[in-house]
Amino acid sequence: TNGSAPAVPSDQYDSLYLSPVTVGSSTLHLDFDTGSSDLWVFSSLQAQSSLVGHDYYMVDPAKEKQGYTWKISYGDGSGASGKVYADKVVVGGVTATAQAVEAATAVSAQFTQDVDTDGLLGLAMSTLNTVKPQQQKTFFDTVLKQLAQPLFAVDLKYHAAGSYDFGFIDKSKYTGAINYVNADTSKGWWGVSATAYSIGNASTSATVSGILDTGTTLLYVDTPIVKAYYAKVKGSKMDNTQGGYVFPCSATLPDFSLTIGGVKQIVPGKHINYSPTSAGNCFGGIQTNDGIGFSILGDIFLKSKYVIHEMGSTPRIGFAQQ
Ligand SMILES: O=C(NNC1=NCCC1)c1ccc(Br)cc1
Repeated sequence: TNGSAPAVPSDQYDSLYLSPVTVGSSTLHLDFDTGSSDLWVFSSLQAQSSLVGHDYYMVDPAKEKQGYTWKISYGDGSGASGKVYADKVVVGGVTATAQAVEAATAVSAQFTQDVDTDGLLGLAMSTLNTVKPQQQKTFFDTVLKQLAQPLFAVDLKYHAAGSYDFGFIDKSKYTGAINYVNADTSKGWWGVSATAYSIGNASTSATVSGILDTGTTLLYVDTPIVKAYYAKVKGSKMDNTQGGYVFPCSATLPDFSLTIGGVKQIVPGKHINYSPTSAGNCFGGIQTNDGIGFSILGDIFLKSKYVIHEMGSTPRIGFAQQ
């Protein structure tokens, strides 16, 4: 069975995208995350005070995987932990009858205060799953064999609802050709590399290795590239108080692209104005990766494309223009 679920921006800036998922008998709104591999949910195991505003999973003790625990921390310092249940999970009509559902007992403040997010659904490789004593499969891995094709496609949109397709490629969601490259899954993520970047009409040869990450809001690249980009934005500056590069909201932002598989994957300048700040300027959608040595191609990069994640004998990633 194939299926499709909507991906709805949680706020006016596209901070994250939420998709409805039936977990047991509840419908929760989860952040599908190609940068991690745990399916975890707010749950009845938590203190009531932590559940205010959230939908949550009502655990059934009969479904507990006794002795199993999980604990995850994300690149932005947020995290959660808890116990594990085996229950029915349905995404856009695709059913996993005994999916490992990671029920939270504790969740960091970033998640508790975001009342729209009821948990995450990881779509990276199952080798990154944090469940002990036995690592569990992602939803995608659990349903893989029932899909017509071993793939999911990501269609995030700028300030609009997009979708996640499972098992099929929707020709109505893109134009032109799909450009495929092999994925580097050796670190558990959907890894790609670029041979050049461009700012406006100027192209520079460079090796830019990165991971596709729907769970990260912005586009994080090496510091020299970030500096070169904002050098083209009048009035921009690095503002440590705001935590990154900011600029006058009236600024014209150049397009940015990464050349992947010989094809320029363009991020429109408009998408790089992420949000206004409390200080009266605007916060950039391109920021530094703080020298971690690779880039994080988050939502700012993804929201102009239809991106196919194919787990064939050789994992591949396909890029097409929305
Ligand atoms: O945690 C990561 N992605 N997902 C999410 N972020 C925040 C909530 C979910 C992440 C993954 C790899 C690298 Br490198 C940096 C960050």
